[in-house]
Amino acid sequence: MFKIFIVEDDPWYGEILQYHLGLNPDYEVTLLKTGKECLLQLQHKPDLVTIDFSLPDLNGEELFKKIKAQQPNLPVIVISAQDKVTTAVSLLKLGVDDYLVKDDHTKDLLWKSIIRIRENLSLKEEISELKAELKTKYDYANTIIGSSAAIKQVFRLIDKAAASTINVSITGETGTGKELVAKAVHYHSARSQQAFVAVNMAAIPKELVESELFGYEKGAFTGAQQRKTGKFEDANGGTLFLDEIGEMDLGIQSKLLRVLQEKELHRLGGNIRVKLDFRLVVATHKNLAEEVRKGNLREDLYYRIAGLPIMLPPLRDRREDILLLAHYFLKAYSKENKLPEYKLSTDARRKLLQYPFPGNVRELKAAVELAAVMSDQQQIEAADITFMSDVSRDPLEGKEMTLREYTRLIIKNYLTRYHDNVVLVAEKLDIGRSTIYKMMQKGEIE
Ligand SMILES: Nc1ncnc2c1ncn2[C@@H]1O[C@H](COP(=O)(O)OP(=O)(O)OP(=O)(O)O)[C@@H](O)[C@H]1O
Repeated sequence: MFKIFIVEDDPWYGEILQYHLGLNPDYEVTLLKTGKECLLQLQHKPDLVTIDFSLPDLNGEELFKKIKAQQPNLPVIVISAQDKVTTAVSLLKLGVDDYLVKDDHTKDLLWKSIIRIRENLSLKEEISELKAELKTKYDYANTIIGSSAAIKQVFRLIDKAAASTINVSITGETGTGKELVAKAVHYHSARSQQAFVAVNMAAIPKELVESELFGYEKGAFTGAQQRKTGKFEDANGGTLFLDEIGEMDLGIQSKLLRVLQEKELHRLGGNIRVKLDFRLVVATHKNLAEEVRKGNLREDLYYRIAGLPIMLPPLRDRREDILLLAHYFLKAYSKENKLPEYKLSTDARRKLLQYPFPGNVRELKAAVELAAVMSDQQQIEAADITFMSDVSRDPLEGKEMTLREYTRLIIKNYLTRYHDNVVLVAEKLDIGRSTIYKMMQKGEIE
């Protein structure tokens, strides 16, 4: 119920307003005759008060101030017999929510005014809920779940990184939470009010990387119809998160190095210098030192970006986090779907604990959410849990094959997985590209 107090000394007029507002079944309307009575009744927490400007004991302005002193957020509407602009203006300046003049239309205007005030109230509530949500979103103690020694060490490093401006390099297999950690560093640092700009180096076509990062001026190349700022510039004042940094080619690496050294850039096709000030956080599933040894990463860039290294171990190496995470994702799932909480049967727990999770936390999240969908009632059984990848099964079971047939099968599988990128597949399998090309020539793979 939305509680409304009408403070009005004219009983006839007061009853008209009370009757009219009472037509809305959501409203609980109380009629009070004096300012004093109103102040005494405030303990019953009304949601809105309308006051007559000229009450016998207190004038509208005095009563308004006293109400606000007790309940600063309570909306107040003043209803006055006199149509004086100066009074209206000074009351509105004081913070009165609306000023209405007593005439034939007052009750309709009041009706509309209350609706408008309620809309504003719910908007304010929504904003404060969103703010609270945003805060907990990046309050990493609530969002990065884990009690393993490894995760506790990660928390310590996030704190250290957040308290300084040092660059940060995060390594870990896919789905271990690298982006989550990058955000935690940003949202706990002094730069939290500025932008967090994430760029996935593996997702941008090679020929577009430079314009994405540096931006361009109008006419810099065909199709550059207007100036566009790049990601470096967008991150100014904040944090730039370069994900999959191991995929950056050598040409771009030297350009990035220059930007980091000079702390400025020119947009493509432009000669204005743009000053830069961002914290760089990079992430990769590769071993950066190893990439330097292989000649894939410039050594001088490596020293610039390595900064504070944070290593996220695979989930299979921190098994004590598995059930904690499973419960966390299930709880979030129930909340999102407005369902009661789920329980995991003993067998379901065992199944989760035995699985190696090649897709790490991301895979665990997907698996428990699917299990929740599949389960009957709120109890998840082992049979409800299916894993996306088949690694839990013995890959050698089934029909017998020669080593060459196995090789062919593995290469074919990798080519599909990496969209026929021979170079990448050769690298992943640690074989020469020629092995793949030869098999193609022989027609063993398409
Ligand atoms: N410790 C954790 N607590 C809660 N959620 C986690 C945790 N680690 C990862 N997640 C969740 O798992 C998913 C994958 O995390 P994230 O995207 O940060 O991984 P990533 O290492 O950046 O993956 P990729 O290398 O594939 O980009 C996200 O939904 C993230 O919220």
